[in-house]
Amino acid sequence: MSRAPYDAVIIGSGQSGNPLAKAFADTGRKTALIEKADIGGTCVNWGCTPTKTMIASGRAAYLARRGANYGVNAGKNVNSDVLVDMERVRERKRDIVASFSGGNESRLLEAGVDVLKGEARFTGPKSLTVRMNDGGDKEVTSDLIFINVGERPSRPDLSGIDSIPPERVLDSTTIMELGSVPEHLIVLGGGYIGLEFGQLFRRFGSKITIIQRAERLIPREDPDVSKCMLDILEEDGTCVYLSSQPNSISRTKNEALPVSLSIKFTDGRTKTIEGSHLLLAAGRTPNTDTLNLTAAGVTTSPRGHVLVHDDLSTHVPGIFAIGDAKGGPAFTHISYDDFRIIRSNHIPSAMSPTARRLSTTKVSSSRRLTPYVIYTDPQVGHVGIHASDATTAPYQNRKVKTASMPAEYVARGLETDETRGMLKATVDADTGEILGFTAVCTEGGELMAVVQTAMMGGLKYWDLQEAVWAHPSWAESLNNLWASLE
Ligand SMILES: Cc1cc2nc3c(=O)[nH]c(=O)nc-3n(C[C@H](O)[C@H](O)[C@H](O)COP(=O)(O)OP(=O)(O)OC[C@H]3O[C@@H](n4cnc5c(N)ncnc54)[C@H](O)[C@@H]3O)c2cc1C
Ligand SMILES: NC(=O)c1ccc[n+]([C@@H]2O[C@H](COP(=O)([O-])OP(=O)(O)OC[C@H]3O[C@@H](n4cnc5c(N)ncnc54)[C@H](O)[C@@H]3O)[C@@H](O)[C@H]2O)c1
Repeated sequence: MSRAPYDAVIIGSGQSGNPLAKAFADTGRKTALIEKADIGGTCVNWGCTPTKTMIASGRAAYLARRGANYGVNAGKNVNSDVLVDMERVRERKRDIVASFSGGNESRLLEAGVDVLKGEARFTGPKSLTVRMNDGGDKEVTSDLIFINVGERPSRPDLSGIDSIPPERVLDSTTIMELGSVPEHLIVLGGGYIGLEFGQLFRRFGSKITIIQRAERLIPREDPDVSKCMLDILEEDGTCVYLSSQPNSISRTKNEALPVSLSIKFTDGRTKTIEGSHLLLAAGRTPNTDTLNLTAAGVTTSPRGHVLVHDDLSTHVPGIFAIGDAKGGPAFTHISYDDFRIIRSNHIPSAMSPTARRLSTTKVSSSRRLTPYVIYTDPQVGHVGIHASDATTAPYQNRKVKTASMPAEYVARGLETDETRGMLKATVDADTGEILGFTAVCTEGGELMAVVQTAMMGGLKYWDLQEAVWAHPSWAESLNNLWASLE
């Protein structure tokens, strides 16, 4: 067993681990990054990059089918459905992933990071053993260790699941490797992953049934936003069962539709659905269970997220957790912002002069505004609070009001025949402060970012109401949205 003392060790090549390793190495620290699978982690290999690449193919199929709405007919295929070449869709996805992942690895190596390909486990608060992928163990020690191990798809304990051919039980990673379009995809979970893949494969031509345990889809959103997305999915032919969850699963004798899923509703009703494939999209599990955290004295929540302070330190000196492994909003941009926090507090010399000017001496996660986008079509872009948060502290004594309007009121939506969706804002009616904003519309993420920028700059809602926006743009709707303040 070889030994190597490092100034900093990062476990996991996630969205904070990569830039952090590079920043330590760039400032002359001896740095190791340990990764058991692919460099770039979830976002690049099995998350944002491949899904958004495939979602672009889904939108092409959607628009091809709708050509006639715009007066554009596709020659002989006018009355026939579009043909989706899943092998070509997959190849396009693989090419983009390979280019992004390769770029990440070369940047680390150029910076002088020791990239150790293997699985890490703690042996003490300052030591790890790495089971190397090419054989053998390596012991690694450091006074600074960063846990950036992310999460993996949860596998619900479902009676009978082992009777189903394994290639018919999919998760968010394996579904992107399909070489043909499933006949009937049953989606377990009506959150981000369930909706993005459910709509995508509907557009590719699958029959889709979504089983959602909660009484609403995307239940972190306001009820009217959940309902808006439900209506859109149902209009496109997706079958959604709310307040329902699996009872058991068994294999049918039908080779094409081997999955028989029995579900029960909260009111006691039951139903059996037969499908070709099952997609498990019911949440993600932190990859902390194999780290032997007890050897280091690091504690976790009951779900397995590492407990951290606002500066991302654990209560063990020198050990930090960053990205999804620490719980909280699980997004790439939040993980990347965790890198900024660590950089400001531990390697200020790696910051540009501008970044240094903007950062306070002790940066923490408590002051961050969290934007996100669900990449359905229309997208759901959101920032700040939800209207339903306004009844609780610290908002309950403020004069909080909401404004909303359907996307079909927006000229840009009408002109492009993309009228499905809604816009919604939550404001303090006395001070004009914008507290939260949701855009369900084509490029809802970009429109949300316009309002996010206004919030960052402290603009009031009336500044947006009176602003000159280019016509015809989605942003122009920010002139009219406030008319409905209630
Ligand atoms: C299908 C899907 C789509 C998504 N789309 C979006 C999106 O559009 N926008 C968005 O913001 N977020 C999206 N996310 C979430 C986003 O991908 C994650 O929030 C982000 O990647 C988290 O990064 P991280 O830094 O926590 O670690 P990760 O990127 O998860 O990386 C952790 C790494 O640690 C490695 N690892 C784990 N254990 C060990 C060990 N013991 N030893 C060595 N290595 C180990 C893993 O192999 C992995 O590579 C999506 C996620 C999924 C699954
Ligand atoms: N566009 C994006 O930014 C994006 C895209 C994909 C994933 N992500 C991240 O990944 C995380 C995980 O996504 P996810 O969709 O797996 O989780 P999620 O928590 O968003 O949704 C899971 C859903 O499954 C339902 N559910 C749980 N157990 C169930 C059961 N037994 N039967 C039926 N329904 C059940 C829950 O009610 C929940 O609404 C997200 O929270 C998000 O942070 C982000």
